Formats: sequence, structure tokens, C-alpha cells
Amino acid sequence: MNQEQAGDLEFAWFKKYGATYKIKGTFGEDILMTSDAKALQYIIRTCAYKFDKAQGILISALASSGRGVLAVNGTTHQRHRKVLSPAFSETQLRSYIPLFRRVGKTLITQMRNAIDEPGKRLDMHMWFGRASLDVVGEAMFAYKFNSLEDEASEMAEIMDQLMDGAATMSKTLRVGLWVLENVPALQVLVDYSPAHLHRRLLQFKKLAKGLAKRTVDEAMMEASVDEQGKDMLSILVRANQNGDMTKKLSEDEVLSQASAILGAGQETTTSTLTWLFYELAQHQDVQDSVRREIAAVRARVGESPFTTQDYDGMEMLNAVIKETLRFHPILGVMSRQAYVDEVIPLGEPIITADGQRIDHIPVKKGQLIECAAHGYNRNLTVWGPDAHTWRPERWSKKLEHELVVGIHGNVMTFSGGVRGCLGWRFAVMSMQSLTAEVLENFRFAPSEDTKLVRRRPGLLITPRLQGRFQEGIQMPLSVTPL
Ligand code: HEM
Repeated sequence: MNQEQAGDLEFAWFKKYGATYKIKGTFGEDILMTSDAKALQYIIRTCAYKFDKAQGILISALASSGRGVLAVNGTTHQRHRKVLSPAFSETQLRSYIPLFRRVGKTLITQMRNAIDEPGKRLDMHMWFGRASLDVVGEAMFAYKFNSLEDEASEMAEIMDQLMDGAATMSKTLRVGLWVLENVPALQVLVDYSPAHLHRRLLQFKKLAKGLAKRTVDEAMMEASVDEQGKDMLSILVRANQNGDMTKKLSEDEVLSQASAILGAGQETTTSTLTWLFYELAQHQDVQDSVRREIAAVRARVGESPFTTQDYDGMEMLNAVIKETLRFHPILGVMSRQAYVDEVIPLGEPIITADGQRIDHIPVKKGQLIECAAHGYNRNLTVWGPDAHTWRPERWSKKLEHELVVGIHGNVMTFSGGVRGCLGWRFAVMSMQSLTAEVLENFRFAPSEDTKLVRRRPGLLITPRLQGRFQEGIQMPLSVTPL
């Protein structure tokens, strides 16, 4: 939809028509759009598999990541999720803390090398993109992309181009998806599409699968516990070996998890960190108070590295992370489809076109539903009258919510329920670590171009410069070493 900033149109319509309304899709089909807490809880938590991913989304997930967890529904999804879960246990995630710290240190060194004067303009999207790629790559398949040090990193370049293309939901892409959805026989042709974006996707899948294959082969050969790899794929391979035959993943499914996790984890973390520093640059008082909080913990622990408890105890740091997740969800909407006839309850009743006040909406099998994460995250009924303001102080007291919707802080950004983000805790831990590291070393302020930054609408909501969208995703900030 044409709008200057992602969400502008939807926010105006939520204000005018209420938390739930109907829009028309690419070819005039009815789509239900909702930011209603009760409806969302019902759709993504209570009846998650009755309202599973929409066919169009499954097709694009299949094209971008293969037969991994992102591209399957129902009982197949349950099977994938069960094998993947051990790789995301709290104990497992704690073992990545030294990795977050190491990548943070490299980020600091490389940023310092790039700064030759105070207030240097740096594209923080690029820097956080490379840091996130190095973190996710090593955690996932013990592979060091070293993209922070290697300017010509092939994977970093592919990811940049992919995200740039995928973030722009062009008319051609929308029509293409519609055709594939409505003429399933054509789906076999997807891998032969000549489109530039698609070529890049194939390169991405090939590279990720190749790296995954190496890790998987090594994991299969491990002779003793001491030799066991601690990366996510090795853990997944072990979990898969233990399950009974009907619950196992095939080799193709195992290898596809690499592109699924890389795709799900890299740009999402990058984007959240990027917006977080954008907000800190605009709110110098908040930036100072987070830095003071970090300095106080540093004074207590001295040269010892921060622990998970240290990070979790930093109230202001965590408030800034939660508020950024609330205010800047990278996925504005999550597309679902009713796989059975159902009735969706509403917490905020609506008035229909013929003047009736209703608090339930009956839907037929096949109905498309857009679960509006951006709408829910700024729903005034849930967050109060200042929902449209980035204000981390709101997290200083425990927020009481009547309904549980999201996984973390009850925001929708990581979604929720059985399809909620598997990597949410990994993402939060890596953001805590990278943010603390960077704030201890640099001060951020808006640069000349920062005022041009807009939330560009598309499949993903990304920062671009007004009038210069073609330059790609970027976040120019002025950076001064401390
Ligand atoms: C700030 C960072 C992140 C955000 C905002 C985010 C957001 C999301 C959302 C919204 C979904 C659900 C999509 C849907 O149902 O349509 C999801 C799923 C997923 N995410 Fe994340 N994610 C983040 C980081 C990560 C990381 C770091 C990883 C892995 C290392 C990861 C792995 C996954 C996986 C595997 C799924 C699929 C879950 C399933 O279908 O069962 N995510 N994420």
C-alpha cells in the first residue's frame, strides 16, 4: 500500500474504524485486518493451527529458505519445532555469551578504524547487519563469516541485496505470489524464475545449505561427548537422531533449517538494533541514562565480563530494547489463513457497515487474516494514550495486561504461541550484549541525513532515506568515540 511511512494508513484506519476492519487484497479478495488483543490471542495462541500461515507466505518462505520450519504448517510444523527446540534452550543460549562479546569487541575495533573525526557519519544498519551475521552464522553452524573484518564477505553482500529486494513488496511480486497461490501447479517453476531477487535467493540457499552440510556431516561423525559441536545445527542433528522415525526430519529438512534460521534471525536483529540506536540518537537523555546504568555495573564487576544476570538486571537497557521492539516491529503484519470455519472473538466490538455492533466475527475456511503487529503494538486500549510515542519509561513499572498475546513484554514483534519466534531469547541476549558494548565506547547523535529516515513499507519494515529509497536500507548516524 502506498504510504509515506509503514503503518501510517493502518494506524489512521484503526483510529477511524476500530481495531478490526476489512480491506481488499491484490485481486479484490476480502482480508480481515486486526490489532485487537482478544482476536490476536485467539488466532495466534488459542487456535494457532486452525489459523496457520497463509499459502502465499508459505510459498515465499519455501522459495527463500527451502523446506525449513518457516515454510511448513500444522503437524509438519510441530515435527520441525520439536527437533529445533533443544537448540534454543536457556542453557544452550548462555553458552553463546562469549560469542556475543567477541563479536561486540570486533565491532568496536572496526567502527573505531572507520572513524577519523568526531561525529563521523556511519551507516549503523550496515555495521549491525555484519555483527548479526557473524553472531548468527557462528551460533548456527560454527562458521565464522568474519563479515565485520571482511568487506567483501559474499554472504553479507547476498543478505544485503536479499533484504533490500524482499523489503520492497513490488506489484510484480504481489501478482506473482497471487498466481502461485491460486495455480499451485506452477509452484514447481519457482526455482526457474529469472528474476534478479530470485537468483539471489537461490545463491543464498545454496551457500547456506553448503555450509550446513559440512556441519551436519561433522556432527554425524562425532565419536564422543567431548567432540560434540555446540552450534545449533549439531544439536539439531543429535535431537533428530534420537527421535522415532516418524518424527525425524529428512536430510533436506535439516539442511533447510540453516537458511530458515539465518533468514529469520539476521535482518530482524539488525533492524531492531538499528532502530534502537536511531531512537537513542534522538533521545540523548535516555542514551545517557542507559550508559550510566552500564557504567554502574562495570564499576561493580571491574574487568570481568557481564553475565546474563548483569544484563537482565539493567532495567533501562531492557526497557529500551522492549520499547524499540514495541515501536519498530520488523514484520508489520503476520499473514494467516483460516483452515476451518471458525468464529473469532473481539475484545473491542466493532460497528458493521449495516450498523450492527458485533463482538464476534464468523470466518469461512480460506479467509485471509492480517494480524497487525504494528497496530497491536500501538493499540491505545493496550498501551495507553501515548502508544504512538517511543517512551522506554513505560517499562519502569510492571505492565499489567489482561490478555497474553506476545512472547516478550507482551508485544507482537516476536509473535506468540506455537509459531512464535524460536530465537527471541537469543535475539534479546545478543542485543543486550551488543548494545552495552557499543554504548560503552561511542556516543550517537543524529547526522544531517537522519531527518530523512523513514520506515519504508514492504514485506519487512526497513529504514530508508526519503527521496533516496533506491540507495537501499540505511541508518546514517553521527558517531563519536568516547
Ligand atoms: C529482534 C529479532 C527478531 C525478531 C523481531 C523476530 C521475529 C519473528 C517473528 C515475528 C516470527 C514469526 C513469524 C510468523 O509467524 O509469521 C519469528 C519466527 C522465527 N524466528 Fe524470529 N525474530 C528475531 C530473531 C530471531 C533469531 C535471532 C532467530 C534464530 C537465531 C530467530 C529464529 C526464528 C525461527 C526459527 C522462527 C520460526 C518459528 C516457527 O515457525 O515455529 N528469530 N521470528
